[in-house]
Amino acid sequence: MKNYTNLLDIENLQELIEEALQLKKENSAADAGKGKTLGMLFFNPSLRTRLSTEKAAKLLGMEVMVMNADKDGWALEFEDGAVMDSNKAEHIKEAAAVLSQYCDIIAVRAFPGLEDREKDEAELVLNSFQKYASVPVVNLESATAHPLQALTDAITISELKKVKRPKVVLTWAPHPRALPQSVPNSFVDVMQRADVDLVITNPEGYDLNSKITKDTPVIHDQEEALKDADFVYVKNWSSYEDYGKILSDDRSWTFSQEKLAVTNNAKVMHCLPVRRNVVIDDTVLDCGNSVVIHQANNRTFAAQAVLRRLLIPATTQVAE
Ligand SMILES: NCCC[C@H](NC(=O)CCC(=O)O)C(=O)O
Ligand SMILES: NC(=O)OP(=O)(O)O
Repeated sequence: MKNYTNLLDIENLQELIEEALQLKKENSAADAGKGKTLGMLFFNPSLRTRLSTEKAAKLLGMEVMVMNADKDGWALEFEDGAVMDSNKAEHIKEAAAVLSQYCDIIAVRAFPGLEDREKDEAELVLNSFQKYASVPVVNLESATAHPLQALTDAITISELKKVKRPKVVLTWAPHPRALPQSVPNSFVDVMQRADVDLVITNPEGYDLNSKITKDTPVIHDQEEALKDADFVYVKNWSSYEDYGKILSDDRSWTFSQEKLAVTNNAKVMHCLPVRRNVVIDDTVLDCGNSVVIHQANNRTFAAQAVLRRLLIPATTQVAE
């Protein structure tokens, strides 16, 4: 594996899931990362990604440097040929080249602006790091994808499923703020590669990018979609069609005990952070069906498996 910027970087999903579960079982430090440094740059807040990736790196024996790039670093210019006479002090060309000398892997979180779809889809921040860094780049949630979260989700479902091919429902839920489509995009992406029956349910106007959903059924009647679900993944996202807009605050889409009742006693998933009693009711989050904490724990092992793949030369990797 050369980079981990989206799910296409995974050649064999099942193999990587098993590798992560093995790392979870071993609960021990490998030495793949000894003498190596992970540099993490955050242009947006994080709790899980920041700490689980740091923990994963340390379990592999790596040193870790973390920077709140939006607050502590110089404002970065990403445009080629820019005349830098505004407030941006440093070009990504220098920044990425310098970081590549300090770090063996660079990991970046950069959310979308949610104003200009084309601009967000160009993934300027992530792609510029990849273009100008000479070391592997890891996506810690970008404008359109959250592949570490998606790998975690695939690991969690693979661990907890009781039937060979479970029914997995991704359901939209209301939220007071406009949120990215990154998490649902990557969840759909990874589930399409897993042994599951995936159904997406969202109100009209909230269909995700059809290039991502492809032939996955999108049902606008939530209750209909939830019937017999083995796993329900709850998540808000802003409109893709009317890009970045909140079109609905319909609280009838909040995931409640009544909704859970139509499923096949489903496990309830969410990437966190979750707005209680808006996205998912207390009664669901606090009941035995919720696996959100278990899910968050798996972030460490997903990150560990990915970092390990990036550290070990391709010739010694079984899957590559
Ligand atoms: N990394 C996990 C989710 C991050 C982000 N959620 C948020 O920004 C929630 C913020 C709030 O609830 O105010 C998202 O949906 O992509
Ligand atoms: N799920 C997730 O990525 O959480 P953070 O935004 O806290 O990193």
